[in-house]
Amino acid sequence: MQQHSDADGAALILASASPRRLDLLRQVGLVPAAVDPADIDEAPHRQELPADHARRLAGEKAALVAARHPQGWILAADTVVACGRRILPKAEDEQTARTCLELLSGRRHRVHGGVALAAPGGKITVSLVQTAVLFKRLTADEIDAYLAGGEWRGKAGGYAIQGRAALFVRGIVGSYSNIVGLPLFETAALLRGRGFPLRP
Ligand SMILES: Cc1cn([C@H]2C[C@H](O)[C@@H](COP(=O)(O)OP(=O)(O)OP(=O)(O)O)O2)c(=O)[nH]c1=O
Repeated sequence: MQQHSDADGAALILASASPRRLDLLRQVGLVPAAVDPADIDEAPHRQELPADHARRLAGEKAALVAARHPQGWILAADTVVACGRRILPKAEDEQTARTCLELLSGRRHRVHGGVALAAPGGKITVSLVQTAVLFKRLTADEIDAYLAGGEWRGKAGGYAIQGRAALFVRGIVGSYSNIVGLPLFETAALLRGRGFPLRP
């Protein structure tokens, strides 16, 4: 697959350590010339709403990496799982994942995906995509078995819809790829809208 750059040779750079985001871009034939993750403080501000949090973090990741590649096209994203105004953590330990799953069980929640694009020169555009997700009611055994599988590690809200947690999801309204980590339709629109050449 060809790596993506614009007519002036400015490269597309993915500012993310998430292998899911790279896979999603590849799925639609967009191969970044480089991957340069942004390490930022992802703690929510006091009273910060989930949508604002997702937008802010995506923008901060893009800005940080754009400073390292002023002539590149920098794509960054942030995925936030929230129950109403409550932002769920990215699960790094089993207890956190368990708390998330118990909260999500039998309920509808929202995945807020912030996507930010820094164009050559540094101007940043951010968009937000929201997907509603309805979980079945989970039994204690289902939660235990899921936790034993380890797929929750590093995932916002303690689950990965692209894995076994697909069995927990009764339905979604909105973008599937947004839940996995990068809303593809809207990302393409963002790139096209800023003048990045996308082949049909
Ligand atoms: C809800 C959900 C999240 N996730 C993942 C996507 C993201 O990788 C992660 C949310 O964390 P993010 O902070 O958005 O991303 P990241 O830390 O993995 O990578 P980076 O900040 O470098 O871009 O959760 C899934 O893979 N599947 C899912 O169903």
